[in-house]
Order: sequence, then structure tokens, then C-alpha cells
Amino acid sequence: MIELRGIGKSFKVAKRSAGLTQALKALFVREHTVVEALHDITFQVKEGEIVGYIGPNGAGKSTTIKVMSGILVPDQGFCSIMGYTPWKQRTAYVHHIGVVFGQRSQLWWDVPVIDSFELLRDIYRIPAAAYKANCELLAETLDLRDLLHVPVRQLSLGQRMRCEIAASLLHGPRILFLDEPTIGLDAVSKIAVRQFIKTINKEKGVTVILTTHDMSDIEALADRILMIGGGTLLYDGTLGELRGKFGTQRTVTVDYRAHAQPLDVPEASLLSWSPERAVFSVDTENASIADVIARLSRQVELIDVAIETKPVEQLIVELYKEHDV
Ligand SMILES: Nc1ncnc2c1ncn2[C@@H]1O[C@H](COP(=O)(O)OP(=O)(O)OP(=O)(O)O)[C@@H](O)[C@H]1O
Repeated sequence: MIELRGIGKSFKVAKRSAGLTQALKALFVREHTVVEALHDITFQVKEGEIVGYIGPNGAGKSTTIKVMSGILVPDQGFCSIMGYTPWKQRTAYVHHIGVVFGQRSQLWWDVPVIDSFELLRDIYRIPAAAYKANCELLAETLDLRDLLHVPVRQLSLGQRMRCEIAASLLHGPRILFLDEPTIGLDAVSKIAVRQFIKTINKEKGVTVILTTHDMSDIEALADRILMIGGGTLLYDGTLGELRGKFGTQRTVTVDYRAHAQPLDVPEASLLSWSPERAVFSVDTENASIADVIARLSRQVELIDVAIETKPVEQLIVELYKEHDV
């Protein structure tokens, strides 16, 4: 459904030096530097996938989304999305995609939300019956009924984001590009937005490309992760594969009836110990958790055992470290 091959994009940025003399000089002689935002980006996405597009600040995520949504023309490379070249056949193409930039609004600030929706209906020439059905469904599932007649500037960030997502879906697109859709949202709103993204993916088969810095978004939603750093694609795989790569360590915390001697567990490294609780790190490549617990249960009377995997956040940090980004 989506194919990018060898996409490159550079920006020419004017150098600015501090001070009045330098500013005056810059009026006559402009110096530039070139920022290579995307370098040889190649990937494919199948219909119905949810792909998490991640990377540190300035990595090139938004630039890729802009290229894929037809807002930006790349310097080189091939991009075909549902058979369209986004920046060449933009008018026909936009009927098939929805785009949400978490940091920018596509809604008119001073008018009620419903007015923006109606404007979008006219822009996309959505037939009356389809518009009515979509609007009702979105209002219901995103809980917008009380918001539709409120001017956008009076909405909270979470309320606005739900309206933004609805606005991007009014015309029934097959692909949704979400650039940081949960930025700044509270925990309840984040869960609501994630749940909705999951629902439209499962029930309507909408393909979703999502950029985020919130690794819980990735954990909750993404079938697959693409990681970009310094404009280059550095990782393409599932979260499960990432866990397999860096996630063989488990932290085992055991609570037991008071026991004066330190515990002897050669399969694990002891991280901390007290007469009632010990914390171990176990590398599941070399030892089994069951053996560790069996050995512990022969030495102490166990009350509770908790086994934790590395948080996704940490796996991503290790991936960044591995690629030096
Ligand atoms: N219009 C522009 N003019 C000049 N440079 C730009 C422009 N847009 C992006 N860049 C540069 O391209 C690089 C990639 O930017 P981009 O916005 O794609 O990163 P990002 O991964 O989305 O970052 P963030 O997570 O901070 O939003 C950065 O170095 C940025 O400064």
C-alpha cells in the first residue's frame, strides 16, 4: 500500500550570527548550511498495519510524514501510496488519507467545531449521507457530542485532539498519518485516543503511521516499529523482535519470611538484599526463571514474586545507543 524507495530531502538553512554588524552583513552576503533531513529512506507498509515511526528530536519523522502526505516534495527517490505519487497527484490523493499534526490545528480557531467539519465536507465533496453517517459515528465513538458547537479556542488540548482526529477521518480515508497525536494529553485522554486508533484500524482496516515520543503509544498500538536517526532509517522490526534483541534480562523481586543469611542463587545477579526482600537480575538466555524461583523456594519461605521485563522506553534507549543517535 505504501512504498518509499531512496527518498532524500535536504533543507538549505541561512546561517545567522549574533550581533548587529553580522546581521547587517547578512543583508548583503547570505551564508547557508545544508541540513540533510532524509537520506535514502526505503520502506514498505502493508494495508491494515499500524506502524510506529520513532526517533529522537530532529531525526526526520515529520519530514517523512510531510513527504508521504504530499505537503513536501523530496529531492530524490520514489514514493507510491495507493498507486499515487503524493506530491504529484495531491488533489486526488488527499481523498484517501487523513493527517493529524499534534502540534498544529486543522480546525478554524474561532468558529465552532461543526463549522470546520462542514467546511471539510465541502472541500472533500463528501456526499451528504456519508458525511452524516461518518459525523455521527465519530461523534459517538470519540465522545464529541458536547464539543461540536464550542469554538475550537475554548477546547482543552485533549478535547481538541479528539476533534482533530475526527476531522481527519470525516472523508473516510484508508490511511491515517498521525504526527504525535498524544502529545500533551493526560492519561485518560491518551488511552481514549489510543483506543480509538485501534478501533478504526481493526474495524475499518485503516492503515496507520504514527510518530511519537511516547513509548506507551508504541506498546499499545504499533505492530511494527521503524526507527529513524539523523535522517537515516536504522531499524525495522516488531516490538517482540526488539525485546528479543535487548530484552533477555528480567528483574525478579522476591518477598519472603524474615531470613538472616543472604541468598545463594548462582543463576542470577543479586541487585539488592534485605532480610525480607531480594531483587535479582536474570538473563533468560543463560538461566530459567523457574530454576531461580525453585532454588529460592528451597532457601526461604516465599510470600510474593514479581517478574518484570525491561520497559519499552529502555529498549528504545538501547536501540538509540546502539546506533549512536
Ligand atoms: N522547513 C525546514 N527548514 C529547514 N530545516 C528543516 C525544515 N524542516 C525540518 N528541518 C530540519 O530537518 C531535520 C528533521 O526535522 P523533522 O522535523 O523531520 O524531525 P522530527 O524527527 O520530526 O523531530 P521532532 O521529534 O523534534 O519533531 C531537523 O534537523 C530540522 O531542523
